[in-house]
Amino acid sequence: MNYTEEYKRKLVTPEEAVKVVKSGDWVDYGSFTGSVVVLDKALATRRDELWDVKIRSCTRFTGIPEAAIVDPTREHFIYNGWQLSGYERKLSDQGLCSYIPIVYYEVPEYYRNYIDVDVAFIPVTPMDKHGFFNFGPQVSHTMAICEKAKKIVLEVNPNIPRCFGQEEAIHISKVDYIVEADYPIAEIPAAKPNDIDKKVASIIMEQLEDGCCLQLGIGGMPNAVGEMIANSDLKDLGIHTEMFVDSMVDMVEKGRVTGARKNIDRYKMVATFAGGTKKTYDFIDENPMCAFLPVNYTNNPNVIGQLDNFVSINNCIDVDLFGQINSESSGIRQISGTGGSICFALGAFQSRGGKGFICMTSTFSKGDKIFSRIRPTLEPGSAVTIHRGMAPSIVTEYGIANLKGKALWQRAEALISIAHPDFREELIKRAQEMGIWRKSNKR
Ligand SMILES: CC(=O)SCCNC(=O)CCNC(=O)[C@H](O)C(C)(C)COP(=O)(O)OP(=O)(O)OC[C@H]1O[C@@H](n2cnc3c(N)ncnc32)[C@H](O)[C@@H]1OP(=O)(O)O
Ligand SMILES: CCCC(=O)O
Repeated sequence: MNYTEEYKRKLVTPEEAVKVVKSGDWVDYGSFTGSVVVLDKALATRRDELWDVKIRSCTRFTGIPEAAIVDPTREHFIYNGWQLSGYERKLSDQGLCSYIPIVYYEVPEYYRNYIDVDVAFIPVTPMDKHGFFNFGPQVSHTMAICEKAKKIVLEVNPNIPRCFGQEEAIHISKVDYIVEADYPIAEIPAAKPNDIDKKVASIIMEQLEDGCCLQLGIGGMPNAVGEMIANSDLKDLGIHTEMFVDSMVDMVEKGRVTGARKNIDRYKMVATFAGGTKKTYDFIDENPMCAFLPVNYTNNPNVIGQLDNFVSINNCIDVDLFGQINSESSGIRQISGTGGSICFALGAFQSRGGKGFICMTSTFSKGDKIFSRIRPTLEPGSAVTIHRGMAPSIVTEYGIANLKGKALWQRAEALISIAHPDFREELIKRAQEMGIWRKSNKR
């Protein structure tokens, strides 16, 4: 069947397409490198004729959304995010972006069972000969958005890599309007690891074995580990992750990854979205080694738990002496989001031979002040991203603290032993005051 006529019939200008939005609507923008650009700009120009339009996106890597900044009153456009990127963090600091709490693997079901979508704006590749538009590397919850939307508008961009997987493409028959765009895919280069990052990474490296299956989270630290893995002599690694990143391409090119020992999805590198540089986007384009699958599969702890020797490596902001992990805020300042941190903490625990790591530098500097990331209690308002009972191993440049099965005084002891030495005396004093320190404790 030839879909060219249907394509021509549905093709409109961005200005024409955004007329589909009405006051009071919920509009979804897509996620990550696939959060719309051209449609956002066109919608922003309608500010004065629209009221109470709620916009939702997720970790938008494609720049500051125009609709959020044209309306500082938030009477016309109210921008919301499932997780904040650096752009959205800046908006949130100005009161122009509201975080929506999640457990990431549940998000498709939020769409299917709990929330409304009036209009879905989704970036896609050009149509193939079968009439399908591929979502690129943001499979995540995109199909669930489309299933729920009353109207679907596609932003076709030839620069989006075509990613194989499941729930990865939409047929033209389901689409209301098409607009065409041509902008480069947002690149998210990894921060260069410093010596302390490398020390933390080297501690995790000692825990890895041939054949293990890896997940690397967002942030500088997991990337430092990824680089080290690529340059190691580990063999037959598998990848089952949420975010596909540059260091995974290096791992393949250096012969570390085969996927041959995975219990499920053998030989496939499984992810739900990607965030890297052109190197990653070229690698994942039409690559049968990669499978981009919906997040209710990739991040489901019951799926992760089927993979033996699963190793999860994620970052955090700070941890308290009780083992509560905050990966997303500084007091009430929202920094990012819960994302997949709970999913992978639970999944790694369920995996036979699995290991979960939350890694961080022992200190954090703000201006000329240095703070310990291991704190007596979390700052008031900080989110408990990972409940203390679920806490996996915490890693700093001073070692690993395994918290599973440990009483509060044992946790305090283990965590203080990996805190920066300059903060240990004060932490012991606070642990004593809180009644979670024993006299016999070592440091
Ligand atoms: C894709 C996946 O990740 S899979 C599953 C895991 N998912 C998650 O863990 C989600 C939550 N985690 C995250 O978002 C990240 O790992 C983070 C935010 C914890 C770390 O990411 P990084 O990119 O390395 O953080 P970075 O060091 O650049 O800091 C980000 C911001 O937090 C601030 N910050 C970091 N640590 C602290 C701290 N201890 N106290 C106060 N603010 C802090 C930084 O100043 C920066 O703010 P700015 O942009 O205004 O300068
Ligand atoms: C939306 C989730 C991204 C993350 O886990 O960081």
